Amino acid sequence: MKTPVILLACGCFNPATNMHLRMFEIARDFLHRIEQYEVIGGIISPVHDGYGKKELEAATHRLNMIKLALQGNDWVKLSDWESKQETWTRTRQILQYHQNHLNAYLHTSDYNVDVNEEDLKWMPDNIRKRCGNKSVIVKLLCGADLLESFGTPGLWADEDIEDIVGQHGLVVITRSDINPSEFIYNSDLLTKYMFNITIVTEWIRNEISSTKIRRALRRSESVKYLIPDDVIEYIHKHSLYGSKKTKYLSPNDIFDTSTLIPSPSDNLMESPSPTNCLLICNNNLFNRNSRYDKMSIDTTESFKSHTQIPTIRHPGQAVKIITDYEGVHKMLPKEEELKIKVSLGDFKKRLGIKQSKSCASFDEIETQIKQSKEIVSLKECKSCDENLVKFIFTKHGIQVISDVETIV
Ligand SMILES: Nc1ncnc2c1ncn2[C@@H]1O[C@H](COP(=O)(O)OP(=O)(O)OP(=O)(O)O)[C@@H](O)[C@H]1O
Ligand SMILES: NC(=O)c1ccc[n+]([C@@H]2O[C@H](COP(=O)(O)O)[C@@H](O)[C@H]2O)c1
Repeated sequence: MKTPVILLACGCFNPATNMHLRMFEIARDFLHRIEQYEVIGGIISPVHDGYGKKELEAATHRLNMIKLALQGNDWVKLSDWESKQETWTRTRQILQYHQNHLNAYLHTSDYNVDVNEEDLKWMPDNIRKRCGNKSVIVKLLCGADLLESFGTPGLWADEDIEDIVGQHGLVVITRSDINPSEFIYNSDLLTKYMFNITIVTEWIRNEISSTKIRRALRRSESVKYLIPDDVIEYIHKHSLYGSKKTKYLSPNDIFDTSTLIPSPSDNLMESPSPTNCLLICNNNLFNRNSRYDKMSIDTTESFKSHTQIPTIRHPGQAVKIITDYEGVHKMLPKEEELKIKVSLGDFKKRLGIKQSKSCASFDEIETQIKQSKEIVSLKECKSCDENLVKFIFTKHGIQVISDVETIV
């Protein structure tokens, strides 16, 4: 007769990864294959905030992420008991708590009387029907690194280890280059209870760890297919782990060009993959006297600080900028975009200068502009098109195209 077991995984789940979920699947497959146990449920018990591990996110967030990760999982459940305690609780007590409640639930007829339904959400569905009077054992499911931590001086009490492996049992999933069999062999205590320790080899080796996920998020690298999509969305929504949205562009995204670079697969991009294109009318934006090769526009950010470019633009979208009379660089409003193309003659007309009167010099036009209180004017610019400079931000640098030269 197979023994019914519930697999309980303790840990930080900071955040929950696909590998945390895979552990349950791998363990269940193995236990069923050896035909000794029937796995009737799984429990994830995230550690208390008081555990104080570096970069540990608040339990509320970790719990929410586990809930999202478990959507659609019909046999692994979340237990928030541990995280709701006053302080950090030893793993042995966590196993005992769940074991005691399970025993009482299955074998005490009036168990439900004083128990809050919320506190039993970790209980497998229909457990009474499925197990009848059989005893269910809660086993600790862990990776080989947790088993190895048993050997860290002062971390685990011997009586706790003895209780965990003796009363409950361990299911250990291999991880990295840790050899759990050798670790057990080196420990008298573990060797004594090795009948109750099941080592499951993960043949599809997988080095996902929460630490690596946090690192990738911090660096704005993609964590897709390593953690569930809903968890990724949650992390970005709450800006957890110093995450910014992935630096890769999604065609429909409106994004900040200062943090985003185009994905190699972004089909919006044309060679040489411009991320932003600026049409600059008027050389005042950068002093005409300084050579282009002396220009110090090293980042989009520093470029923006010179101008009043709004931060959100679409890839490849042209922005027209002119310098107003005070010398302030401005984005051209849509309706002004057409006007920028007008010739000097058109300008004079717009400013109320008689068509017949020709302006001999730029100074003359300036005087007229001042009088007319036009907001947008062209300074030092005989014909805007003449001085049009196009900046294309590429992943290789900034390409500058003007009427006189093109440099990258
Ligand atoms: N890739 C993996 N292979 C095997 N076991 C794993 C793996 N990732 C996590 N585990 C196990 O999952 C349980 C919970 O782990 P925990 O939340 O501490 O995750 P972690 O990824 O090891 O975290 P961190 O990188 O922050 O130390 C532990 O028993 C751990 O050994
Ligand atoms: N003495 C103990 O019961 C003991 C000691 C160290 C870690 N743990 C548990 O191990 C789990 C994993 O911890 P780490 O992420 O530090 O490896 C946590 O749930 C933690 O509470 C228990």
